[in-house]
Amino acid sequence: MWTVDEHLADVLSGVTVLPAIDLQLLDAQGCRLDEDVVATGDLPPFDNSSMDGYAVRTADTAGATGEYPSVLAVVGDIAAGAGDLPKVGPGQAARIMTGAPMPPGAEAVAPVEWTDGGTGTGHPAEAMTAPVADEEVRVLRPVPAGAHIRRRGSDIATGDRLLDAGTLLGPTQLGLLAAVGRGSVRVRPRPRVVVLSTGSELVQPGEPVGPGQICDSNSFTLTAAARDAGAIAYRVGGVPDDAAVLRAVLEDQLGRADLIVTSGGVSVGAYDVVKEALQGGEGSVDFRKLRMQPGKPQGFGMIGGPAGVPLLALPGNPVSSYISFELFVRPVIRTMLGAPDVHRPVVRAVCPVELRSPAGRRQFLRGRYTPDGRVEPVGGEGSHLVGALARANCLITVPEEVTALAAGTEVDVVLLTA
Ligand SMILES: Nc1nc2c(c(=O)[nH]1)N[C@H]1C(S)=C(S)[C@@H](COP(=O)(O)OP(=O)(O)OC[C@H]3O[C@@H](n4cnc5c(N)ncnc54)[C@H](O)[C@@H]3O)O[C@H]1N2
Ligand code: MOO
Repeated sequence: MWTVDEHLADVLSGVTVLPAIDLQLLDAQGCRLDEDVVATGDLPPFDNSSMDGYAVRTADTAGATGEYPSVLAVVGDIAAGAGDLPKVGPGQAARIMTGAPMPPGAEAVAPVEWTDGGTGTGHPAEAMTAPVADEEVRVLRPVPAGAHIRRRGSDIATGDRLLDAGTLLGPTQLGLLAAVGRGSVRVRPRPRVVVLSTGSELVQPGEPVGPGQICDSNSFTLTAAARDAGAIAYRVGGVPDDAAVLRAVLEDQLGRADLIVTSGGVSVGAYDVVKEALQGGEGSVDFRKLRMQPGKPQGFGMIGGPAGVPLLALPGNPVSSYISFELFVRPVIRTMLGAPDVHRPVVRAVCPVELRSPAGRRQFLRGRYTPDGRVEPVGGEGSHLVGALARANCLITVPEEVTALAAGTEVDVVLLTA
C-alpha cells in the first residue's frame, strides 16, 4: 500500500509547467505572464484635457472675474481624436473636450463652468453647447498654468516595467496591456483536462433514470473542480463498462489533453473497466491502494506512449473521486500552470466533537470551518454522501496512526474554498 504522500510525489514527479504560448488578450484571462512587460511608449501618449472647456493662455486670464471677464476669441474646436490642431495665440482660446490633445500655444484648460460657454451672457455655463461661428468666450476666473492638463507620460513612461513574469492576468492587467497597445501576450497556458466518467449505470442528468441507474455526477464535479483549479476542462460523461469502448474514447481524446482524469472502474469488481482497459499493454497505468479513506483505490500513469499524457484514474464513489481530485489532480493542474500555490492551504482548527478513524489510513472527513478557528464534521464517513459534501468547505485530516481524537482536539484542516 502507498501513503498519500508517496502517491502525490509519484504523480507530481514528471509534471512541469506547460510551454508558454502567445494568446490574444481575452484568451489570456486567468493565465500567468511568461514575459516581463515593458512600456514601449508613453501613456497618455500626448498632453490632453481632463475637462470639457477652453484651452487658454494663462496670461490672458490673469485677474479675470465674473464682473470683469477675459474675453477671448475662439479659434477652433478640438474633439477627442482630433489630429489637426489650431494654434492658440494671445487673446485666443480653443474649445476642447475631455481627452482631446492640447493645441500648441495653450497652457491650461478652463472648464466650461469657469466660462460663459460662449453664450455672451457672462454667466457661468453649465455645459458645452454647439459651437457658434466667430464665437467669443468669457472666462470668469484666472486659470493657473497646467490646470486640467493630463501630461504625456504622467501614467506610464517609455521603459517603465509594467508587469512582471508570473503575474496573474485579471481585468485590470488585461486593460493595462490593451492600453499600451498589446494585442497578445506570452503566457503559461491553462492545461487542457479531459474528464471522463465510466459506468454502465450512469445516465446524464435530465434524462429518464431507469431501474438500477443513477445520474452521472462525478463528471460535473470533476470538470468544475478542474476549471476551478485553472484548467480548460472537457467533460466526457458516461462511458459504459466496456474496455474496447473506453480505449477508443481515450484514443480519441488524447489529442486535446494535457491531462486525463477518469472516475470509476478502479476497484476489484467484475466490471472495473478502467483497470481492465489500462492495465498492462502499451499504457503504463499503475493501479494501487493508498492508505487513505476515502480514496483507497487509485490509478496513475502515462498513456499514448512514453512522452504521452498523464492519466489519473480516480475511484467512482463521488466523495472519493472529489477528494482524490483535490489531493492529487489539483496539484498537477497548478504545477502545469506554474502557479505558486500548488496545494490547498492547511490550517489548524479545534474540533468540538470526538472523531474516529480506521487504523493505518489517513482519513479526510468533510467539515465546515469557521474563521474563529473551529471546525465540525458534516455528514458521515460514507463515500456516497454528496449532500453533505456540498455543505462542506474543508477536509478534516486524521493522521494514519490516530484512531480516535477527543472532543476539543486541534486538527489539520484542508481549506477547499480559499
Ligand atoms: N470488494 C471490494 N469492493 C470495493 C472496494 C474494495 O476494496 N473491495 N473498495 C471500495 C472503495 S473504497 C471504492 S472508492 C470503490 C471504488 O470503486 P470503483 O472506482 O471501481 O467505482 P465504481 O465501482 O465504478 O463505482 C463506485 C460507486 O460510485 C458510483 N459512481 C461511479 N461513477 C459515478 C459517477 N460518475 N457519478 C455518480 N456516481 C458514480 C457507482 O454507482 C458506485 O456506487 O469500490 C469499493 N468497493
Ligand atoms: O476509498 Mo473508497 O474511496 O473509501 O470509498
